[in-house]
Amino acid sequence: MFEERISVLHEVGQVLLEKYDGKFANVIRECRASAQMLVETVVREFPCFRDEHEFCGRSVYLYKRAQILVADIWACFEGHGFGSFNDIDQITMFADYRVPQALYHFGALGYSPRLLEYLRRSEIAVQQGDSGHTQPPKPGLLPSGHPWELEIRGNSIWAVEQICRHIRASGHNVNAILIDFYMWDYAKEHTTAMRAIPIHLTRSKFY
Ligand SMILES: Nc1nc2c(c(CN[C@H]3C=C[C@H](O)[C@@H]3O)cn2[C@@H]2O[C@H](COP(=O)(O)O)[C@@H](O)[C@H]2O)c(=O)[nH]1
Repeated sequence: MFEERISVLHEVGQVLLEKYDGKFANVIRECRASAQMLVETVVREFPCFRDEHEFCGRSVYLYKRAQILVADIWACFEGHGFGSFNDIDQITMFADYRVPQALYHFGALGYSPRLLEYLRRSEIAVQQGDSGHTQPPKPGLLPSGHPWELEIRGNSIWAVEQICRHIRASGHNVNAILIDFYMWDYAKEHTTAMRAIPIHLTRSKFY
């Protein structure tokens, strides 16, 4: 994906130079402390962030990279200065591949036997250098935008929303970003325990 990544960098640089005096800080300023507006602006102005797909005849918008971008700014600036957003809780988790694995580990996400079997066989197929793009997918890489990939990502968002609701109901303040960061760090720190849980393998510029 080297060429694709280079073109993403060029696109971002070009938009910043043409519209924002070469500084992302100007994009943040324009959004007046709204995380939602920053996600919308990034997706509108930088086409490579348009993580948009068709699912069962409907458009779905996952915006993983736009949301992790806003979340990282919020976290790095500890909610102050450029990281001050009055609606940060509107951001949903950044749906990619590692957090679903942790959600599965904690029992917050379940996979059908058919999907589980497919993911297990895919890991072996990819290790052996096989990849498939047929319908239904041959064990291997799950194509970006495939309904199964969208189901895993979409259900991860919903699972994290449910976790937030449960935690809030017990009187604690939390948001999807904090749950995502926790899950991602947990999965990274427990790679041995996680090895038994199959992960979906997708080549995508949206992760
Ligand atoms: N959903 C979700 N995806 C996450 C992260 C992070 C790291 N976040 C930490 C950073 C500061 C905070 O303290 C977070 O703990 C990376 N990734 C994704 O993995 C991929 C590989 O990335 P890398 O290993 O960096 O190269 C890439 O698609 C990247 O976007 C996360 O937290 N959630």
